[in-house]
Amino acid sequence: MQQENILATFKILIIGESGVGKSSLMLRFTEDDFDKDQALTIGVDFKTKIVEIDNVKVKLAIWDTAGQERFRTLTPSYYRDAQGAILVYDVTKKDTFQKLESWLNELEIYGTRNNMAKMIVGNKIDSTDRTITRDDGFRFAKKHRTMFIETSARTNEGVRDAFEEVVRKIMETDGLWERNDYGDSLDLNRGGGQQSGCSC
Ligand SMILES: Nc1nc2c(ncn2[C@@H]2O[C@H](COP(=O)(O)OP(=O)(O)OP(=O)(O)O)[C@@H](O)[C@H]2O)c(=O)[nH]1
Repeated sequence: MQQENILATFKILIIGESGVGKSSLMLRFTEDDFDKDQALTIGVDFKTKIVEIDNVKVKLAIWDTAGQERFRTLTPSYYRDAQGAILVYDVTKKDTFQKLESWLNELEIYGTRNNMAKMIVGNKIDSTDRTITRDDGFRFAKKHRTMFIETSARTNEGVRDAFEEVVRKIMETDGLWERNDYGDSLDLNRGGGQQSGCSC
């Protein structure tokens, strides 16, 4: 997709316990690929992708952070200026679901933007040994006023929706994002384009 007419760049973090599938979700979304032997992330990995939603192009800077504590020394800089966060748990591992609360706390502590768009993602729904029901996930998200979806990075189920819903939420939140300079030339009235961005 061409780089021109990109309305804005959104920084989106993927966080959650080690092994829940953060890198796999990023790989599936950005390259439509899956690696059953995906290596663990050391520090942070970073990819960009241009997406077109409701006739508006935005560039996503997706930050995949390490789940393992020992690789998390640069945490504050990962969170700086992020507009969206995808909080992942593994539907087959109860402890990864129970840890969501502390990941939400990290966002509160280190996030620098008000009203960050947050999506709770229950990953690995292709697995047969699920222990967290869809309803468990849904209720947790409702309690914490975040969006919710279940995914499989392996089969691709829900992956695109997870990212696109975060992008939509960022777009409709006033003051959360800034237009690229050249975004001004866009005709935002076409096909329900977003008009509420901050031009500061
Ligand atoms: N069955 C199944 N396995 C998955 C899925 N997503 C990821 N995996 C596997 O789970 C393992 C861990 O995946 P990663 O993507 O490395 O997990 P991570 O959250 O990035 O882990 P850290 O880098 O340590 O934080 C790998 O073996 C993946 O192939 C999925 O949707 N279904």
